Amino acid sequence: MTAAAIEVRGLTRRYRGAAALDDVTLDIRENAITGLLGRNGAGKTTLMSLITAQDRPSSGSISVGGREPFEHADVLARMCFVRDNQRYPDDYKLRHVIRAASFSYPGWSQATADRLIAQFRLPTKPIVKKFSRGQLSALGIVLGLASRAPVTFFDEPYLGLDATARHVFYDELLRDYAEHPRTIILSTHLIDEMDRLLERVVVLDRGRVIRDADVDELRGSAAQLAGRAADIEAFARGRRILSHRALGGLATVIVEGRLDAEERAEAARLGLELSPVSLQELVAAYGLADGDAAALGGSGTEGGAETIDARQERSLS
Ligand SMILES: Nc1ncnc2c1ncn2[C@@H]1O[C@H](COP(=O)(O)OP(=O)(O)OP(=O)(O)O)[C@@H](O)[C@H]1O
Repeated sequence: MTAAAIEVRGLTRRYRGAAALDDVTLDIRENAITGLLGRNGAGKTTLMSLITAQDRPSSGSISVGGREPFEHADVLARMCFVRDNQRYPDDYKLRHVIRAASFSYPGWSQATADRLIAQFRLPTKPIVKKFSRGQLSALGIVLGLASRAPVTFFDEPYLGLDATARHVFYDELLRDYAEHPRTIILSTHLIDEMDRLLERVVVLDRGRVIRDADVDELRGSAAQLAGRAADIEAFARGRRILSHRALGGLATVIVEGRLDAEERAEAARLGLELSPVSLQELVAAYGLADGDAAALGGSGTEGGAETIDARQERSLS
């Protein structure tokens, strides 16, 4: 059994009657990097805000390291939440923010902070209020990594960062995590760019967890095939289709499950092109994209997927 750093049970958060989180039960693995994925409004920020006690649930419970975080300073001191709309006192310059953070986090690494400030080229003279969007994100990343908090949340930490700065973040995150393993949860829409960082993914949709898996397990859980539409239909018949796109006489499908040698041979015989599925494509295929997979939703199958047979039956009715 792998230990859970965070245990969430039946967590619901309603805003004026609408559920931003709806009865979420989830374990977040200790000392792993977990990606929190899902479309806009799926509930990612809400979940992180509740775990870090910046908001209160309508119902349900949260435990971090076996204890309820709300009003427990020692539990809260073990967590760092880097959010995109972090505010700082009006007159604070970089050094004031860094000094305040160094007092707040027991594991603070000044060497990490100094190195990252140099790499992100953060300015020392202006007040932080005058920082650009990207500089504010970079500052959040400095605080998140230098905090060495046992549980660290990054909520879309890349907003406004240029490509070089984003790669500084990815490399430094991996480096620091390798040297100081800890529990890191990050929400992102840049799945392709960040998938090498992630060991686990939790996919939220409309306030519910629709996927909670190891990235490797998820990657191996589907295959993509392209070829003549008729051959694709023949091959995919009876299988669970996660995504289906057709253009003229050609089609591409993502089918759930690993293909065995016989199935691969069958695909080759039909002249179908078999390719791995990226994490981004998979997450989209599991009912989160605006494309076909989402349009197929509502058939009673999880995540908007269904079989070609079911689709045909539906289109005939
Ligand atoms: N303070 C609030 N008052 C009312 N509704 C809220 C509040 N905070 C969040 N919501 C609603 O809860 C839902 C979930 O929002 P949340 O910010 O958690 O989504 P998200 O997955 O982080 O989205 P994004 O990817 O766009 O950042 C949304 O429908 C949002 O409008």
